[in-house]
Amino acid sequence: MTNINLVSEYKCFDGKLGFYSYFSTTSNGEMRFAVYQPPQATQKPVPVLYFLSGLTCREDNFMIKAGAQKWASKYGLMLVAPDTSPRNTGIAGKNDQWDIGTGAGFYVDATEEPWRSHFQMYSYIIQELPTVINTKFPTEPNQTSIFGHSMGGYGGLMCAMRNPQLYKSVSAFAPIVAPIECSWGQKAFSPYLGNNQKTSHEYDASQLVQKVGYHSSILIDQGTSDQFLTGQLLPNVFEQACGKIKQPLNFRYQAGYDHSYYFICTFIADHIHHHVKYLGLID
Ligand SMILES: N[C@@H](CCC(=O)N[C@@H](CS)C(=O)NCC(=O)O)C(=O)O
Repeated sequence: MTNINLVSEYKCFDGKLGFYSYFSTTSNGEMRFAVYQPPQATQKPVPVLYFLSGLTCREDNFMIKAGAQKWASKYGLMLVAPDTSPRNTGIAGKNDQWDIGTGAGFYVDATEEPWRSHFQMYSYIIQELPTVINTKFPTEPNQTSIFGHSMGGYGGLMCAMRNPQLYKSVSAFAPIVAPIECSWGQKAFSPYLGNNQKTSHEYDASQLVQKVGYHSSILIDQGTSDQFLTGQLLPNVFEQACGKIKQPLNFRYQAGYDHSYYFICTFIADHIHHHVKYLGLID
């Protein structure tokens, strides 16, 4: 059985926030993640909400800045925040740019050298990490949802649509909804996935939703003063794709908000509320 190492632990809203590391077979190296266990978890298994972070983030950004623990404690929800890529892989050039390589795994399973021996973030998020979490923590394994920000907002949408049976609900802050159409996505997909159009489309939220839809309403918040809005995030592409298939979507433009965690912490309570409803914690 996998051994996980506790790096540090803090009491928080009567629950426990822990940072962990372990050897990941999927990533072929050390991976780190953070878990917030609400106080209810000492008495009974609880549902789990995964948060996937954006470019340059580690496992701690969300836990430090989003202010989600207060609500997770109230409702009895476990929060899990993985790192955004493997680190210390030995891959040449892995740290040279902030939007590819370390901190920029894009939640895909790389098929190309030199990335593919470590950068398997899709399988890591949907298979290995939940197995570790469900083995080591008091979870209700069938009560799981996912959300995220920017690259992680895209990752959450994509993982949920490809695995509707695994996730009861999905939401996103300022997601990169059409990675195949923006330069962040193109820059990463080409070295990770080669030029296989079919594979790229299977990782593109706007392509996916038209093909498979999603079983519950999707909540998205997007700041109107987000510096990446028109160049990278392309929300209208996803809105149009959802419109075509009548996918229930609650897309909220939030006036004056940017791309930062100041935006995320403003609306975090609404997102937690969205998920706890689908996870059966409230009516
Ligand atoms: N480094 C980039 C920005 C990267 C960025 O905005 N990252 C977002 C996710 S896409 C983030 O969450 N950063 C970490 C933080 O704010 O804690 C730049 O210089 O433009």
